[in-house]
Amino acid sequence: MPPAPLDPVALRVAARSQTKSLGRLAFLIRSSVSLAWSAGPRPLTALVLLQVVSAVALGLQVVAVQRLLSAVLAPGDADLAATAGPVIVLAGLTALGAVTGAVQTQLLRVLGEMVVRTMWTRVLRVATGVDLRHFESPEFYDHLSRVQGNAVARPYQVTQGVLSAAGAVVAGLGLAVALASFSPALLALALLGGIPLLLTSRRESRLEFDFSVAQATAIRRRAYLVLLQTGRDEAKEVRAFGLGTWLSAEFEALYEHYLGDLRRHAVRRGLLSLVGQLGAAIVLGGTLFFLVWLISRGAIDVPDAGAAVLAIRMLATQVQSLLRSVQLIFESGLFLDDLDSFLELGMPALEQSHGSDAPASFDTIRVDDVHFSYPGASVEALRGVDLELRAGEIVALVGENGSGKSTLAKLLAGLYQPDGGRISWDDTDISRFHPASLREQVSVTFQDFVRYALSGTDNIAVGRIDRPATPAQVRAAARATGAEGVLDALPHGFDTLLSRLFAGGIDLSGGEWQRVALARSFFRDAPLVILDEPSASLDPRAEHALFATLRDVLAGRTALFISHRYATVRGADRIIVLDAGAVVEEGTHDELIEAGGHYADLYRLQSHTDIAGAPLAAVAATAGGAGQVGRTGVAAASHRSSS
Ligand SMILES: Nc1ncnc2c1ncn2[C@@H]1O[C@H](COP(=O)(O)OP(=O)(O)OP(=O)(O)O)[C@@H](O)[C@H]1O
Repeated sequence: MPPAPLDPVALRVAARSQTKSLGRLAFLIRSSVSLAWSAGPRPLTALVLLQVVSAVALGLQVVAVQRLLSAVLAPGDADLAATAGPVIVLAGLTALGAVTGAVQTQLLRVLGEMVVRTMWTRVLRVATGVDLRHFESPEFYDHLSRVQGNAVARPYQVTQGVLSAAGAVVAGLGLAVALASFSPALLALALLGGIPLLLTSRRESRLEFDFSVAQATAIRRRAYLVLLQTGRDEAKEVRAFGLGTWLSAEFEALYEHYLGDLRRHAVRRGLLSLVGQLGAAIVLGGTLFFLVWLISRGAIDVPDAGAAVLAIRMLATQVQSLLRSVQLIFESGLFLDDLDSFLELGMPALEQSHGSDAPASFDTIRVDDVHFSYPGASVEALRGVDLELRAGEIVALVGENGSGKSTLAKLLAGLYQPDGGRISWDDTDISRFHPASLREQVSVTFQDFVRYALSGTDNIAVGRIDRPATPAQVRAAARATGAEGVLDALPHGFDTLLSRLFAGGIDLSGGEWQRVALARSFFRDAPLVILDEPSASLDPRAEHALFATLRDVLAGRTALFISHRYATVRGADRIIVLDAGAVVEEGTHDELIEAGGHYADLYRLQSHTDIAGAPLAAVAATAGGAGQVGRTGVAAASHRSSS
């Protein structure tokens, strides 16, 4: 299934069309709180309680100040004893506020990590479960990068926003009651101060999301440049080709561009925030002038006025805090939509959980008129492929670079679905099988197999991760590919860590790694074994040993192997020749040589390749050239391999 289009412009438009309705606010709060609850119910409960405590403490401070001022300003000599109570209460409330604040900070930190862990688990489940086609799409990588860099932490931020909004509401209510008791008009004015902030915060949220969408590709590019300059595998080539300075200049230029964009974004956001704060300050000033006017008219006495000033100041802070929280919730909401749409990519994989289990064996696998194109490719990689694999056969798949061999292997392994035609196991279309159950019955070793930073044993045992591996089984698989001797010779034998990334690890040579990867494949013990260029890195002795024992090792399992080494191909039961995405020949080695077609051509070329120039002449001749040697021959050869 093709990836959902994730056009950044469409995303921005979708984000803009989201209204800031109360319904949406309620939805965002509900979903984030339920997520926080499922991630960490205890810290969440403690945080809510502490929020209420600190809000009540704030309201009580106004009452204490009013009592203190009344005692200090009482007619006659100041009664110091009467001030002691409010002073002690004020000091106690301040200390309480500080303590709850400190505890809340730590609790929020813990809860934040718990929520982020939950989100990572969901995101990684999608990343490892989505159809492989997504990994061909740059939009998918942009989406993944936005989710990794931003959206994963957003549910936590919404939870944080909800908690501080709830605290602001509780504290604000207490302060509002106190202020209204002095003058309801004062309360109305104090609340008015929130309106400018409300208006500007809306625009700020959109700016932030637009910036994040616009920067996703550049940020990913930057991360790639970092990898090129820091990756272990890349380090050799970067030095050998002297790319360090050039890569660093590219990185600088990209960062410079980003910083320019960031500065413009920060100025725009800062200006908006300034406008909102100025508006709020003007309203606050007006409120205080109104209070002074009330005092001058004797409508409010001095202790009440003092307490009212404090209440107005505190209420303004709470209103700001409430609006900031609501802004944070809405702003995060845009990212949460983005996160949701990413998580939905995993839905098709879940829907495919229906389907029957693939059988543990087959008599025949048939590929009928299979077509396949990679996303965005203008040319089909497979154009009506027909073939048959019979149980117990060893079949070789050959053809020039780009003829579709690896693609066909991926389709047979159930990693991609054909665009047209069908692949069936004993007349059952494999699309009817649960994809995971089909993959369980196939063992594939890719050209670019993974070199896990794990022990030798684990590097083989991951071939069948759902089955406990006994040392004897692992050793038997290693023996079949010549990996046993390699691993035994390491400092800790099979337990040696095969990576230089971590202390105590060692690395293997390319051919040694290939033996380990093949052992992984044999350990999987599946009825269909697919080997994509299994001996490309093996020395002649190891290659000979692998193929000399292959039939015994397979023990009746069916094998399809892809190879450019015709000396190994000739021993296969059958050879299938692909050219430009279609099967052009099929038969035994002798039959194909006899036929004198494409296979015979390729075989002859390989058998007569030497440095003296013969292959160029031969290639030029195959490509329809006049048999000239030299640059013309090279041009003809490269033209042919890229066609
Ligand atoms: N991930 C991809 N996205 C787009 N096109 C691809 C992708 N992988 C392969 N192709 C294209 O599909 C065609 C078949 O590629 P495939 O890897 O199957 O060839 P192959 O026969 O295995 O080649 P080789 O002998 O070089 O390994 C080629 O034209 C290739 O450019």
